[in-house]
Amino acid sequence: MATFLNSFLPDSDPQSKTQIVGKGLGKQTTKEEETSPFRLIEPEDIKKLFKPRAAFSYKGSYGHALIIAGAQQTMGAALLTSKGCLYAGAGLTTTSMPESGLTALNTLLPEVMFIKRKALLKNDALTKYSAIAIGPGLGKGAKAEQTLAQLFTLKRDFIADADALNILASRPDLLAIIEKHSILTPHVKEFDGLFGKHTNWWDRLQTARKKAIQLGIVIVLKNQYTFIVSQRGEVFINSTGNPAMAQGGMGDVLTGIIVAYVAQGYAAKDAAILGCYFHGKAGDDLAIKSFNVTASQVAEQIPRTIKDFLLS
Ligand SMILES: NC(=O)C1=CN([C@@H]2O[C@H](COP(=O)(O)OP(=O)(O)OC[C@H]3O[C@@H](n4cnc5c(N)ncnc54)[C@H](O)[C@@H]3O)[C@@H](O)[C@H]2O)[C@@H](O)CC1
Ligand SMILES: Nc1ncnc2c1ncn2[C@@H]1O[C@H](COP(=O)(O)OP(=O)(O)O)[C@@H](O)[C@H]1O
Repeated sequence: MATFLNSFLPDSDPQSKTQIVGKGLGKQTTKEEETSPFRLIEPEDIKKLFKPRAAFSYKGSYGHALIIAGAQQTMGAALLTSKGCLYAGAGLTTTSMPESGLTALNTLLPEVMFIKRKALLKNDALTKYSAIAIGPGLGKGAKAEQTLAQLFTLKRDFIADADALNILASRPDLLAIIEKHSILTPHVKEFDGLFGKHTNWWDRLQTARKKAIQLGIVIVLKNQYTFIVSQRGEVFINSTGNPAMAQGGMGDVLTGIIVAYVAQGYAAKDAAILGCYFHGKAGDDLAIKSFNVTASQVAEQIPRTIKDFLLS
């Protein structure tokens, strides 16, 4: 039986009721499914995409992720992003947060290293990092905007979330020079801030496809069903996750997981698909025995969820 797009949207409109969603990322059984840009991610797709840990591998085999996050009032966002990255298996994680958060970082996540904000802007400072995430709890003030603007001139692809998206919304000049293969992870309000107000999800998805193609980036449009929009305008629908996860900091952990996968060598689209799938699946596994789940719990659950998933 055919599946239609409206099943994955919180609102209804005439077009999405007629849009067929293909099952899985591979070859489809009907012509309508094959030509549809909408695909539902299946567990088999994840099993094909996900690479096992290789014999004789070491920390250098799994990349070095850099996280630029946190401000005085939102230091927790930097910690949660770092935690997501650590638990999703980056070989090394370095976090650039205000120095006043250093004791908390060393106490809670001693595996994670620290770098001062100013040090990031020195010549070639970013070259040793295989993936960079920016934005959770960064703040929207002049200092945060200046950091983002300076980093954008360094011609690196970024995973941009939260306040980085809010800053980009007011700086279309920066958005216009975003490096190809960057990943934006907006929730609905951040998306509309970036690309204009939309009155329904069908229109929002059309804009996401247009912008992802135009800028050559991946857009992760977060919701109960998250849409991962590729540089070619394909829309991959993630169906893991549940309302027990509706708590602050959950998106920060997702950003940490995605940067960990980019650091491990996955292409932007694949890192986003794997990240959303395991983030939601970890929440689903926890929700079996828990009414609500915290962002920290989701991060800690990731390695167990992956192990169980690979054995299933
Ligand atoms: N422990 C921490 O330090 C935390 C820091 N956080 C950070 O704090 C900063 C600001 O967070 P705010 O909560 O002020 O801003 P948000 O951008 O999360 O929210 C702005 C507004 O949008 C609404 N909104 C968000 N998602 C929505 C959805 N799916 N549907 C409808 N409305 C939605 C919110 O209710 C709010 O009114 C961000 O950088 C964020 O990363 C948060 O992640 C929470 C935890
Ligand atoms: N009802 C839900 N079902 C599935 N996933 C959810 C639900 N509520 C929240 N999430 C997930 O939690 C994350 C919330 O991200 P975001 O809004 O950026 O939170 P924050 O800014 O607090 O970190 C997204 O990945 C979203 O898909």
